[in-house]
Amino acid sequence: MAPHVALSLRRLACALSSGRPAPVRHRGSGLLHTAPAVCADRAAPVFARALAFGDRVAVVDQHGSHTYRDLYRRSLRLSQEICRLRGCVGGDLREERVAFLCSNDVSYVVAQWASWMSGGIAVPLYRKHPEAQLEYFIQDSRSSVVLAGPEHVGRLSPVVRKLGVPLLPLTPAVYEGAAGEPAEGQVQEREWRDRGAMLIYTSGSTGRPKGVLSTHRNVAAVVTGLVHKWAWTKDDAILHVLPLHHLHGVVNKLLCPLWVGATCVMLPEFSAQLVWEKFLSSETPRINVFMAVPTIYSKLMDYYDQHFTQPHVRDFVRAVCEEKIRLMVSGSAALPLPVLEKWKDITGHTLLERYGMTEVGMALSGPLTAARVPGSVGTPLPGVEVRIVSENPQKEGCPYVIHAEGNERETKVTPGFEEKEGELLVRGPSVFREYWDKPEETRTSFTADGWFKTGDTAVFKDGVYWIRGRTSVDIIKTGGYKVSALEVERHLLGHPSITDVAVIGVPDMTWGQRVTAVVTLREGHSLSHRELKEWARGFLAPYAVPSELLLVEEIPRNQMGKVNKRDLARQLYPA
Ligand SMILES: Nc1ncnc2c1ncn2[C@@H]1O[C@H](COP(=O)(O)OP(=O)(O)OP(=O)(O)O)[C@@H](O)[C@H]1O
Repeated sequence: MAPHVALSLRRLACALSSGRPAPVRHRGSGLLHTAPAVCADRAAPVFARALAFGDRVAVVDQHGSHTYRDLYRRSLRLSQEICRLRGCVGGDLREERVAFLCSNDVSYVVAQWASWMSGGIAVPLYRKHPEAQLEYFIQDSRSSVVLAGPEHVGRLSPVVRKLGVPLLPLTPAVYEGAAGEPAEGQVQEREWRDRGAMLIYTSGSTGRPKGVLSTHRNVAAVVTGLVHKWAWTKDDAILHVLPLHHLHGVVNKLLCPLWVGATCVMLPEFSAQLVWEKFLSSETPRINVFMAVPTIYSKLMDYYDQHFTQPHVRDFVRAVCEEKIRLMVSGSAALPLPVLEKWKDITGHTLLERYGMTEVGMALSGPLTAARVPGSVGTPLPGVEVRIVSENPQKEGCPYVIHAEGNERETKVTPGFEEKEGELLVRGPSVFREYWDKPEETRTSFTADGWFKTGDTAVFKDGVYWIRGRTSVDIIKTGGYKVSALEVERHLLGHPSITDVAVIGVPDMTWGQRVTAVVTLREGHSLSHRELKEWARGFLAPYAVPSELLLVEEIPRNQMGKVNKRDLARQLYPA
């Protein structure tokens, strides 16, 4: 191995040995859980594996194809520039934050790897964020340097000038440089495990966005869990269409393929036409894995309805998708059943649904090969422990369902508790280290024995988990009943005139809260509240049938297809 490669063969062997966590038993809480063996090197960042994949194609973007070796060398060079700029001792930024704004292409990967190679914490910024928000992220994270992809220098310059933070512009060489040239210098040997890796900001539905700090061990735990559960291999090629400032885009769609030596085909942004072209094209790499949020699947289906109208074209689409794609995943928001069913009709694929959160990584997933239960999010990913509590989890004897997956699966259900709703708690190596600069929020988001309180309501039924929604906004308390807004939305989307829906709980003198459906209609259609109620009674319990219908032009959603229900309620019912 070339002398500039600082990783020893032993470290590399350990890192490459397997994506599988080896089961180890421990008896921490008196229950028998299984947990992954801790191999410190498995927490090493993804770049540490890159040279082993050498000339394999890592990324394909609008600039061309980029090998693992290209990525490694360009990143190393940039990390040296960062260190020079910061004057860092021994080539280690010691967890200084490195913010970067890059397009969805290879420059993003180089900026991320360079931040890690120089010992910094990566803070990805998003090009669609307004300047005030970019300013907030840079300032709140106390980033000591800001990297800007060639297209974003102009936008960031006034922001960093105002904040007095140095800007390091990436040159166009980030798209093509370094091939064949020897990389000079080396990446320092480090203990990566508990070192901060990424600061990702929450969407801020409850106040200003909080920075969620995950360590390299956290990131590696999510990646290896997914690699194992979804059987990633170096022969896979994923089509990447999501923003890169959320876990879904960063970890599931980018770091997983790069971990195993596979190829990530990156589109600058989502385009239904381009996605269909890539699915149906016979060019290499042939896309065989796809992941998206439910809204994207809806948009792909709209395009299909408009453009693939002839029966032989539809047969072709289905045949190609069935033949060449091995895995299609949905996550980040609840997958409406009509979307799941229609997508299956079109492509032959039952979408695999999974549940995750910035703070816990990916926690639950449907099975890869066994039959998937529509509407459920499956069981815990390797190494993840989950628990559902119906009351204060600190309280002794509090009823629970507990489930851990490892070599041996364990589910403990307090008698009579199965099928009871409660808060979902998560524990394990994928759970984040802290809310940046917010020790009090960090402390109160965990139970005394280390379970993270997700704030989501869930239920364990028929051997799988079901997400009922955010407890604060999706669990509507009406006349003594608890109604899951997600459940109502799933059904309403099956109405032939409804194109989009958000169900919210509105304060009500008589009922506590009333179930209000905010709806957009198909062009040329009309729907009265009476008609909706009559139709909905066929599917929903009487107390869950919306007692109010609001027709709107559009329901605002963020880049991940999520509705901020607090904002929506405020907009519709100004105080
Ligand atoms: N499959 C799902 N079904 C229902 N809700 C989901 C699902 N996946 C995620 N969520 C919701 O999204 C929240 C996490 O949002 P966050 O912005 O932290 O996501 P993220 O970091 O991008 O990860 P993810 O892609 O899983 O949403 C969860 O707490 C839950 O309310």
